[in-house]
Amino acid sequence: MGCVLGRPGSSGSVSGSRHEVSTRIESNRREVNNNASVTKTEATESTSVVVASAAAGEEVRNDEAIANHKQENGFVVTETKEKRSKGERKRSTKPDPRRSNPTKNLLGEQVAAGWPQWLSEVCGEALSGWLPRKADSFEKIEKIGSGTYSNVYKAKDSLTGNIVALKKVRCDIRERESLRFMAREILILRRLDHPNVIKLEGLVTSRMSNSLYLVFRYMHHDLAGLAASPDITFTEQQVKCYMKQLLSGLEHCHNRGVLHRDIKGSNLLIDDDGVLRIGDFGLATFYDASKRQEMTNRVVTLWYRAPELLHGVVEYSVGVDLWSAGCILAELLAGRPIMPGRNEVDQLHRIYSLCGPPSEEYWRKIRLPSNQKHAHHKPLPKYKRKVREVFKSFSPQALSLLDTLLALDPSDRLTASDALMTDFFTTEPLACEPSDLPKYPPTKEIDAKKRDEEYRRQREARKAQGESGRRIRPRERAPRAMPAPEANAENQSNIDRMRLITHANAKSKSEKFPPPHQDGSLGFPVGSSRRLDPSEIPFSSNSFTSSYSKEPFQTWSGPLAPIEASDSTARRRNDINKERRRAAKVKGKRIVV
Ligand SMILES: Nc1ncnc2c1ncn2[C@@H]1O[C@H](COP(=O)(O)OP(=O)(O)OP(=O)(O)O)[C@@H](O)[C@H]1O
Repeated sequence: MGCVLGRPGSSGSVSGSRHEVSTRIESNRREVNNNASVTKTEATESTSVVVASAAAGEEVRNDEAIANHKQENGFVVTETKEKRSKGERKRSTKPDPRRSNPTKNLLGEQVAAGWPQWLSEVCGEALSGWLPRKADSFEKIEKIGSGTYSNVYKAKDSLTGNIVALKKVRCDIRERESLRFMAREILILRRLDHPNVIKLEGLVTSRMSNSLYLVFRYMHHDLAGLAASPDITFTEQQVKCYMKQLLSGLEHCHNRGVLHRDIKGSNLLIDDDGVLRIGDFGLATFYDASKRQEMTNRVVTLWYRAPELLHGVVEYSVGVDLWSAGCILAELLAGRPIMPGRNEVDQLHRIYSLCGPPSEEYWRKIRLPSNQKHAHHKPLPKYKRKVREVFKSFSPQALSLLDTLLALDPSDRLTASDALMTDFFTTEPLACEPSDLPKYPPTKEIDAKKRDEEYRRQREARKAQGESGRRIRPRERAPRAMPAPEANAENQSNIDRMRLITHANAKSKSEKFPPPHQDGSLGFPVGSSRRLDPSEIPFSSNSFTSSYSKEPFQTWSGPLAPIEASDSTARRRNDINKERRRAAKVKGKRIVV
């Protein structure tokens, strides 16, 4: 971070003026049917959603927006009528956005309905309209993914026979902060309702543990897995189809006041009908474009992280998701991640090498926390914007869209709605329909990992027998977008959460969650496993060793911890302490995560 500085007359601006792009968008807007942003699949998914009171998230500030959505979208709001005796002062019914504070009545009703009290306390009205499902009404089939604080299982709903994905979030009810993060994810998911956004279908509580399961429709693939598959290359029509769905989903999130803050291939889930749904809202937050709001910049997987976040900005907006979308667009067309930085400084160098350095005007405009202003005073080597040169093989329309999404200045970046109106989506070849996409074999990130592990195992076996260890694979790709490092791990609350939940001092990812035999055996009802004492679960790093590199690197979906620090407890403690010192310096200024 220390090497960052704008130079006078630097060339970080987007080639092709924004005015030019806007004019084209305007003319496209006229031509494009209003429905362009919604994929035609399943408009049927419109079950009524309960607007959650701003019960849990610190960042929940826009009650007005919630109220509007009530009106606009026909959401059902559960109102609890309280009996008041004569003379008693009327209590405000407005929920306090900073506290869960469900009314006593609501709490009582929810507990009576079978919700655990701790969950009702943090999720408040987000639970209204739902009854808890019992864990033993689902049958685990297999583990299909794991993230920073969750394991994801394929399971069968015994009541409906549907195959679902169960995201098991471990909850330490003594740690209120960690519960608030989980609650925020639930609140956000309940606010969203769009074919290109994963839908939370229910919650399952387990009698045997403090785990909570989030129930989602089962998605067969993720874009990271598809992109990393040696046998898959995308045509431009297919890329347009995925990008259209991604941008439509983002448009919906942004219109509902939600920033995703972790757009990357492994969070873009795809079903067998080719429908893409944005998943994993664990880092998402509510925001209100009309209000000034400080948020943590320790978000987004490193390779997809916008420059303003790397510069330390704490007031940002939809641009952070659009930058990530730009990285995805280029990755799909180029067949490899475009800026696989090893750490924050390397990431910025890669950004400057491709996009040029920020202009003087950029530095004047951005607002940094006062303790970080000094960070940008060192001279930058000369860089020149090379987006059009590096990706000259892309079609002019793709290049033009990419160029504006990868604008260094977030105010030059297109919004999702504008991006959907660009020539990329309106000129031939048009995006194919999701249902026209090929049917792929299982290619989730976890499958790619399994493939890599199998390959490594075979190589080691050959080595042990004296054969040459190196054999060229059918098609060697760039290291998979090893899930960028730091977002969650750099995020103080997540560090704390992981530490608290796992009782610190842990070692490896495989240790982060109990092995399957301890974590609810497969083929048995969910929740039939014994309760695990948290002290049994050691801490972990998020890194693993790739088959063709000795360096540990991250999974695509993993959180972002600096690679060097990945399995050093001492370093992690240092990071935590550093982060605390940094936070202490920003005294008086509240930065929410
Ligand atoms: N609905 C779903 N259907 C199928 N697989 C899913 C579904 N949701 C999640 N997964 C799989 O589980 C993985 C982890 O899920 P998710 O990203 O939601 O967890 P997380 O703990 O927030 O992860 P991260 O640390 O990457 O942020 C995903 O990468 C995906 O492969």
